[in-house]
Amino acid sequence: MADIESQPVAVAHSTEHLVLDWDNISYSKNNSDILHNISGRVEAGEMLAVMGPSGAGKSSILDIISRRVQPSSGNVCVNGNDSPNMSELASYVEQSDALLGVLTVRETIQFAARLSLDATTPSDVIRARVAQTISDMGLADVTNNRIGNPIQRGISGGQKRRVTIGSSLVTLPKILILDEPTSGLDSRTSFEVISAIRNIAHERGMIVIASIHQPNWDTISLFDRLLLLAQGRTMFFGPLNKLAPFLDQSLGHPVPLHANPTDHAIDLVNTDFLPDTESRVRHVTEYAERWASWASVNGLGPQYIKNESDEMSRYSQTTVDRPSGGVWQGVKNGLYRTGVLMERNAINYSRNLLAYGVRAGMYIGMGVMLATIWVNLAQTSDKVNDRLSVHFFSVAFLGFMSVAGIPAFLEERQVFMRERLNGLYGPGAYVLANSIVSIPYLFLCSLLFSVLAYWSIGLHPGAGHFFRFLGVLFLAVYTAESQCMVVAAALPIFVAALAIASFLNGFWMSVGGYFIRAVNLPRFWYSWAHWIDFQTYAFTLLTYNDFKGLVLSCTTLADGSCFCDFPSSLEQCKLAGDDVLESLGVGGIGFGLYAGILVIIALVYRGMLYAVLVVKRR
Ligand SMILES: Nc1ncnc2c1ncn2[C@@H]1O[C@H](COP(=O)(O)OP(=O)(O)OP(=O)(O)O)[C@@H](O)[C@H]1O
Repeated sequence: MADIESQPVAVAHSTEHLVLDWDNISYSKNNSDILHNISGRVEAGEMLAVMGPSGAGKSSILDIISRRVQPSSGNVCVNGNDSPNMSELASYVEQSDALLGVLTVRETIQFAARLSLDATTPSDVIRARVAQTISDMGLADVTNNRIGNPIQRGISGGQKRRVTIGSSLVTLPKILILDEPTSGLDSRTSFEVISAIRNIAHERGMIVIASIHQPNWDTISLFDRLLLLAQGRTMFFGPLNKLAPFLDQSLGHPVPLHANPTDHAIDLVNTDFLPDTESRVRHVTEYAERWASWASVNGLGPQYIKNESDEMSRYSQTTVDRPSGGVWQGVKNGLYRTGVLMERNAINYSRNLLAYGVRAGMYIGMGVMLATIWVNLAQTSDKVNDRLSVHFFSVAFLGFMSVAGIPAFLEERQVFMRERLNGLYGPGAYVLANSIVSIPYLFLCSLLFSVLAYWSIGLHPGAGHFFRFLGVLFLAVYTAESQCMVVAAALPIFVAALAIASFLNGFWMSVGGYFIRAVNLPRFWYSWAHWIDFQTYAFTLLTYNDFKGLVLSCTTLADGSCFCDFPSSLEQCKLAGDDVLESLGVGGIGFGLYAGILVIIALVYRGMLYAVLVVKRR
């Protein structure tokens, strides 16, 4: 059994002495009281374990300390400042591991390091820090292994946990908050990981707060203080070596020989199996009162938590946020992070066979399908509707297939949320990087489809027409993709996002002017929906590109007369493509204007994506 006497903390490289305290925190949600008057304090270089039975409020207090959740009452202060910028100061390791499956262990930790550093940090410094973190987390054997995804098995669950912790540690936060860091780890690995965190905490003066489930005594002994909760109330707060005396002297339950004191304490405060609510509340209230009176008699009451008020005033109002370095430095770092994110996205796109390879395959399949079903369309007036359906199909169905990108976006979104809440970068850098990196991929998909379909179908001959077709199709696919991302950003549940994005695509198809000519749409839909529909512009542009300047043959009937499917201005049983455009009511459109509107709609969706990500914090 390790020595549980509290040891002086050596803070070797700390530049500023942080004191984090929380005072009388209460928190209610949906009419249920989750936390009652929780106070505590932890200083630079110290480690605090938060323990308690399931549902005790451990995650809730961590959320409040990290300022991700606002308490109903009470304050969280850093060096006396009651509105510290925790996303700058703290890194939060959540219970779930949000990682990109196609990256290797080293890449994951390396990107986290690069995203947290200045643009000027030398690469050998980054490499050394990443190597040290990998070694601290015991991941040296799997450095080059991929994290893994549904089609490619990767590292184990416990290794993923350590990659997540390493991704936070490598950013050298001043406060590290961990929710269940040891879940999925065996006892030896738990001990090594917490030891490594403790060494860094002591070396760098980092504050560590971790909720922890059933650690063995060697591991829990690595912590300096313990906060024990039950039903949102404090059952114990102080140095670990005071726990056993409290259980014995105040509760009358000495720790049995060879038992783990924290296991014993949790058993004592666990009320889950008491017969009714009244006895559960009575039990916890009584223990909370016993703790309060024992704590004040033994010097662990409010005065211990506040710890010499003159010390506090010495630190009060000390600036602890990172220096901003001015506007120019901010812009430089923002651009640097955007570049790093672009690099990471590009790797994700190129390796994520499930999300991107399968989707590219679907575009190829669509191209082959159109090329073989609408094969070699004659330039005749009776094929005008077949041509129109090619344009409609290309825009609507290629756009529709953007829903296949939702799962990959949701994976990326989770990583973004974690990194953003930990202050690595903001929605601007993320949206910019994503908007740029998706261009080549979506262009390639549009190109594959166009090359396969355009010539086989026999659309308007000439390279210029082909490239305009490709350009419009790319804009349509890009806009549809942007729309899907807005939906999935706002509603990050796959099935729900899929349903809404599909509904929107169906709606845009209905008002785009193909099934019902635009002029025949009911006024209500025509007056707004038709004009904000990206498919309106894309379909019209493809139609215009195909028919403008084309001459089609009409049908010569048995009696020698001529039948054209559209009113014709030409002699000799011919139909001008321009006549078709006039009949459709789009003869006078400006190609550049419509293409410009399509670009604007895509940019509006990207702006909406940014706005949604600014507002959504989870
Ligand atoms: N948004 C919410 N609305 C209603 N109740 C909530 C909400 N969030 C948490 N709770 C309740 O608050 C209590 C504490 O939850 P919390 O997740 O903080 O517990 P925990 O100690 O971390 O549990 P576990 O160890 O099982 O993860 C639980 O009873 C939970 O059901």
